[in-house]
Amino acid sequence: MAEWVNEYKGKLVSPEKAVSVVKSGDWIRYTFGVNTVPVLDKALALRIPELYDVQIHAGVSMRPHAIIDADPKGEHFTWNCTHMTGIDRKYFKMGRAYYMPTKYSEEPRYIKENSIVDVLMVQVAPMDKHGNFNLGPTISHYRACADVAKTIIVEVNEDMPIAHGGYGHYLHVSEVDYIVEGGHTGLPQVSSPNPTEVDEKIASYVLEELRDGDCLQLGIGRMPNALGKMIAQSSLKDLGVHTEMLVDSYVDMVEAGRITNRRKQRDPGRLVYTFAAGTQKLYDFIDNNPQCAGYPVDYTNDRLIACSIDNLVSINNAIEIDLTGQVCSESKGSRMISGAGGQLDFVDSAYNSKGGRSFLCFSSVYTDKEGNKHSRINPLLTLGAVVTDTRPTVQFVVTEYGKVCLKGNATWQRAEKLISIAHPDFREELIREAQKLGFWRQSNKR
Ligand SMILES: CC(=O)SCCNC(=O)CCNC(=O)[C@H](O)C(C)(C)COP(=O)(O)OP(=O)(O)OC[C@H]1O[C@@H](n2cnc3c(N)ncnc32)[C@H](O)[C@@H]1OP(=O)(O)O
Ligand SMILES: CCCC(=O)O
Repeated sequence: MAEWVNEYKGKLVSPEKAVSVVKSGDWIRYTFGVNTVPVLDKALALRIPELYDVQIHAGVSMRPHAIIDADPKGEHFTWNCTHMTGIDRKYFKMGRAYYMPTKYSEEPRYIKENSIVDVLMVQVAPMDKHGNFNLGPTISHYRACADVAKTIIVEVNEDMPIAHGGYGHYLHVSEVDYIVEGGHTGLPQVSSPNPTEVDEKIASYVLEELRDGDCLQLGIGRMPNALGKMIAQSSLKDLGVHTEMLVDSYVDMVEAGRITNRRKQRDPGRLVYTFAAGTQKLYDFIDNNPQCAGYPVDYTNDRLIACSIDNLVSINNAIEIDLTGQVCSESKGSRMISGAGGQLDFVDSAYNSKGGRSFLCFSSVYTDKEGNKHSRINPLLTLGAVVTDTRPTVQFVVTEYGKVCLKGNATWQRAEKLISIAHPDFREELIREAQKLGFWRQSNKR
């Protein structure tokens, strides 16, 4: 213990001293999600007059970043983002952020083979008696970053929960270059609204397909979280969890006795995830809880690992789908909304798991700020839309009007099925467009 304490003291510096290692042209990795580095970020923003062309690699922003706010013209820092939240979207709109197309399971490999990490700035929990800094809610790809980073700076947050893990969920003091004590910087609280009537209807269709012993993956956004809350109120038993993102509704499901992880072939008894974002209820649940296991993303999202768990069920949200089943879950046309994350990883893995199933769930319409309704089921995707899930990968599609399975179906069958779950106000127009595009069966008299 004394040895690690001495090493800690030798590496402890002020935030200003730590960020003085940054040079113009450097690539810096900030942690993403709830454990970003607010203290280092503020110190780095003070160096704006002397730094140019510094590339920040991060995303899933849950708090604003001083380096962006202090550099409105983007002359000094560029924000490169693997997954956007409302904050990142604001930077994108200002012309300050760029999206980095990512298949999340592969991110540790991109870091090792295709990226430069001059400086890693990562927020951690206080050092334990063995010299370890726990990564708390965001394990993701930070082991890979640490393996290649030229300089590692940790920002200690006294409020960070201690995550149990499989591996890759801590950094050791011996590999760190600088330590900055951030004090009590808290964790962003990400709450999710209560399920709407539409969510409840969609959940009822998914619930019909769930069985005791299923292993769940819920995606990002309001809808999957709402479904989790509905599952908590169901009578399902012995569910397991092998997911990318952990959200509050998993705590609801555990507390309601739905999740035991007893029947999982891999990591039995443990709820497996790679990052968590929610409210204090979730952070308290993770803290020192051996029922939870945080793993790097190339474990959680790896197709061979995930599909080796029987009855894996993935439940994710989407922005729009075309009549042949191509799904866009990350942009509106060329305007990025979020990112691919691990959606395709899990859509594919769930289908390939023995007894597994994948569900893409969305409301039939999107209502814009002026109150106009837009169908999410469209003849073609909006020009510029990103295909997150190619059409052969898509299995169940669910709206508040029903649930259809697209696997093994011809384009005319897909069009028929998807129109049957579109909002009634758009069905006639969809049929007319399907006819023009050659997706409508000739023998269907209309
Ligand atoms: C982190 C992970 O990867 S977990 C594993 C699975 N991964 C994924 O599923 C990744 C892809 N999926 C996603 O990113 C999300 O599930 C989404 C974007 C589909 C839905 O997320 P939510 O947070 O529920 O979206 P929400 O309904 O709040 O909409 C987000 C924004 O998109 C806008 N938007 C949504 N649909 C549309 C649409 N059809 N047209 C225009 N804008 C739209 C909303 O207005 C909102 O914009 P604003 O906040 O700037 O006003
Ligand atoms: C949530 C996805 C994060 C990433 O792709 O880096």
